[in-house]
Amino acid sequence: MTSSEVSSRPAAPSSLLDRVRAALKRAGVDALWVSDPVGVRQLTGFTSSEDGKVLITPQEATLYTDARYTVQAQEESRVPAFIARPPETYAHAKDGVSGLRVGFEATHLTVAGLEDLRGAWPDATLVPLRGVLQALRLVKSAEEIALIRAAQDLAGRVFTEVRPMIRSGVRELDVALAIETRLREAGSRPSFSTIVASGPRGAMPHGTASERVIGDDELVTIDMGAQLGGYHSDFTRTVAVGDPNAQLRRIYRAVREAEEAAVAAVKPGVRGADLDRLARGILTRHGLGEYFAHSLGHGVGLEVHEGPSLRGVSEDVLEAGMVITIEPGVYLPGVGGVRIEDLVLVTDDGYEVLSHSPKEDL
Ligand SMILES: CSCC[C@H](N)C(=O)N1CCC[C@H]1C(=O)O
Repeated sequence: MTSSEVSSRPAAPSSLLDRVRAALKRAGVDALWVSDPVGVRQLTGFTSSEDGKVLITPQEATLYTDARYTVQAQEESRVPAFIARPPETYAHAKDGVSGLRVGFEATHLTVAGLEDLRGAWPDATLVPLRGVLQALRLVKSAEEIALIRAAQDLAGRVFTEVRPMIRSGVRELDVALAIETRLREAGSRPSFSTIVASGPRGAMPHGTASERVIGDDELVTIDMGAQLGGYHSDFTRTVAVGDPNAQLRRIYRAVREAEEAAVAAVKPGVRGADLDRLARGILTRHGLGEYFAHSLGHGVGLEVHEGPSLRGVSEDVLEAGMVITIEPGVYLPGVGGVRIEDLVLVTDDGYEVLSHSPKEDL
């Protein structure tokens, strides 16, 4: 079989394609070639988006995938699918892009992919773009918020079930395995490799679970998330095993103070950078600012890390409907670390915390 059209499910909500086309116009292009799998899923609903591409022109939107996905594309895609592999894919699109300025995602299309497009579409002008689709994902719809909320509720339930096994003598890997197995049993999957960082490993912000055996009187950082319908959740708790020493307790209390103050300041109109500064200022007053090794947080949605950014240099301003993390941490090499993270929905008059798992009183 060479190539063929397959019919599609009801058209994508015209508002999304309209919004994309308006954004393209603002960016000075006529069309968009989408190679980022997250963008493919955003635009079409096609879940095997690693093996899909999308072309949006002023008149049409087409999903390109191959014959392994004929049935799946028919079942899932909200735009018509064309079943082919390159170079047929490019040949099919050639006439539609002739004479157009076609944007592509500079952060995803490979150099080889760009060379292929240039060769196949000599009459199109290819224009690198950044963040066009991401900008349209910043504010979530009610349906998206429901999926993120459900993903977070599931992650919270799994954390509660697994919490009793976080004790001295248990390997970090076995805690992660218990979490990830339960997520899969519930029809979900982990948002990312579960972080279980005990004792001195707590100084690694991305300390994914290792073979280390949790010891007595340690802190253990668990950072986990569930994915449902393509949407992620993300939250962190640092828990005490036994009786951690005074230094670890002091760090824990400082991080909790910074985290809760930043959450309480969330509301529309606030800048991500201001929240970062607020939390960093509290940690600095506790003499710990230099050990807060990353930004305060990020948006969560189809990607676990997306906009808005809560970095010190971010110009992003919070709006109702954004879902963000607030996750200050302190990391002391050779000693350990603490991170506390909540998943937070920005509401019209402030915020709603979506992660309800209890925090330690240390
Ligand atoms: C590998 S995904 C990590 C998820 C986590 N909650 C997270 O976003 N972070 C942990 C350290 C800081 C922050 C990050 O920027 O990665």
